Amino acid sequence: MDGVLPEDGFSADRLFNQGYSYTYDDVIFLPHYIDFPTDAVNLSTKLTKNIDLYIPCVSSPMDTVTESSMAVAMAALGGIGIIHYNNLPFEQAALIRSAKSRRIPLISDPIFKSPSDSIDSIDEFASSPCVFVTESGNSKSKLLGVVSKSDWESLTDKETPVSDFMLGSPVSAPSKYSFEQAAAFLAAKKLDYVPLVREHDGEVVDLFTTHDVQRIHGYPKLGLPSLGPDGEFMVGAAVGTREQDKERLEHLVKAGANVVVLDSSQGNSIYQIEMIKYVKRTYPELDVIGGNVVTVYQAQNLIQAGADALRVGMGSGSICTTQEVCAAGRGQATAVYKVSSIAEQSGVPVIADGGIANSGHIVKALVLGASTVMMGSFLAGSNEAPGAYDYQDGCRIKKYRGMGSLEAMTKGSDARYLGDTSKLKVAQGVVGAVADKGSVLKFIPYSMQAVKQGFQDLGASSLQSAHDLLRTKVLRLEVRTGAAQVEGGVHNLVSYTKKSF
Ligand SMILES: NC(=O)C1=CN([C@@H]2O[C@H](COP(=O)(O)OP(=O)(O)OC[C@H]3O[C@@H](n4cnc5c(N)ncnc54)[C@H](O)[C@@H]3O)[C@@H](O)[C@H]2O)C=CC1
Ligand SMILES: O=c1[nH]c(=O)c2[nH+]cn([C@@H]3O[C@H](COP(=O)(O)O)[C@@H](O)[C@H]3O)c2[nH]1
Ligand SMILES: [K+]
Repeated sequence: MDGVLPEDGFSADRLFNQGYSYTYDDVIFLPHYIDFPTDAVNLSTKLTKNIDLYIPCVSSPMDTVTESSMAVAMAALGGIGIIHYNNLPFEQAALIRSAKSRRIPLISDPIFKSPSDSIDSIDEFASSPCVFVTESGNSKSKLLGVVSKSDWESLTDKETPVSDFMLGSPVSAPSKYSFEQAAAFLAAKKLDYVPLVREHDGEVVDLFTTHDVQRIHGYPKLGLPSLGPDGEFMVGAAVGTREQDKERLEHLVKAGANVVVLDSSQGNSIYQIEMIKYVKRTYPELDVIGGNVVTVYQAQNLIQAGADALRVGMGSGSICTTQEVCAAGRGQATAVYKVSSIAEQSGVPVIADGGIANSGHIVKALVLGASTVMMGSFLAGSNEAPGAYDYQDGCRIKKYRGMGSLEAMTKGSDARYLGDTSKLKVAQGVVGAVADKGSVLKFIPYSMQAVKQGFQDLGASSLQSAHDLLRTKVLRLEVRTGAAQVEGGVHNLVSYTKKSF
């Protein structure tokens, strides 16, 4: 066939310069050419200029998303969690320390007693198979013994102090054991559970059980964990831009935070620019993530100030009302593309923050230029998110709230601003709930497999290759009309069930 091929689709450059603010759902990539298998797709990436990740996933610094359990699981998967700062500085530091003292991607809740305590009811065991007895009755002193639930149940006099019937000098394993090492230890010693004890101070860090071994073996195989130079799990932390946040920052650095996120909805401010410079001056080894930004101009200012990565998104989050309340923001697909275009020139990675509802959105964010995605609602219904499950209309749910919701601000202003109640509070977020999703250790690997399939369809075997295909206009896009979006979803069925994996 002679002649020039007819033009097919738009380049990103042309599509995103038409004066429209596009969301992920508005746009669709045209498939390209496949010359490699799905498993050849490499999703390893950069969080910041100096931090590499095995998978492009970051959990949001929100008090219903990231505390120690989420941070541990995200690091074990090869991503990273950012611990929120809606708490007192010492509390945030304790969450970082707790996450960094683990090697196993789960955190149990061991129960402690002192030798003179008794156990009055079976409820005191909660879901634990045992109770640990320490000098002080909490984790922070020497382990003296252990009481198993079955031993307590066979006891006739339940008022006896635990020292009378506990099993003394219990076997323990070092807390630095990896999952494989701890599982092998349980098997070799034929134990049902073992306390994991930190070697340097004897603190009981966790309880590890055969049930945990079975659970983790049931999940897809973990990739390479995110470990810092200290060999511990990498953990990030959020911090504000107020004067008192400098003191908080000192706590975070002492606790071992590997990276800090300056957590603002509109990051292009004199306050943030000064804070970025302060962080780089005071802790030159610490990477700082600036944001949030959605425009080239905002991005340029933070890059110039020294940001090691940019967090992109304003009003795109599932719990966000910023665009309604403040009339500022941008469609997330446009924001990610525009900011990535300028950030790439300075080698500054972009985190696409907010609006991720499915694996297709992750593909879109990454191909449009982001190096990682930050997720709130996508992770909030998991076992690893803070808070207990509840039931609503027969559905198992977890609470999920915006950090700019009245509820979160009321809790936080006491902790963050030392009881600053003088200001009028206007919410920029809501309090809601999300459905139970099980463990991130299970659904993130499946989501990453789906992302790899998306990359394969586009002929991109890595993030760099996707970014190159987009910039060189090889990869084409189109805007989906309302009808095209309906057609792209499930339609015209009387009923259906959707099970993704
Ligand atoms: N990504 C998004 O679209 C949005 C996110 N959020 C989340 O809600 C939380 C709160 O966000 P923001 O209200 O933007 O928090 P923020 O603490 O950055 O800003 C609150 C107010 O304090 C001011 N401020 C900050 N530093 C200051 C200083 N040193 N001196 C004087 N004034 C200063 C800011 O200009 C702003 O008016 C964050 O967790 C954020 O991520 C909230 C709204 C939108
Ligand atoms: O307008 C807002 N009001 C809020 O109260 C709020 N809280 C969090 N965020 C931002 O939303 C992101 C999470 O969004 P998703 O649930 O869509 O993942 C987060 O990562 C934040 O960027 C907020 N935005
Ligand atoms: K929104």
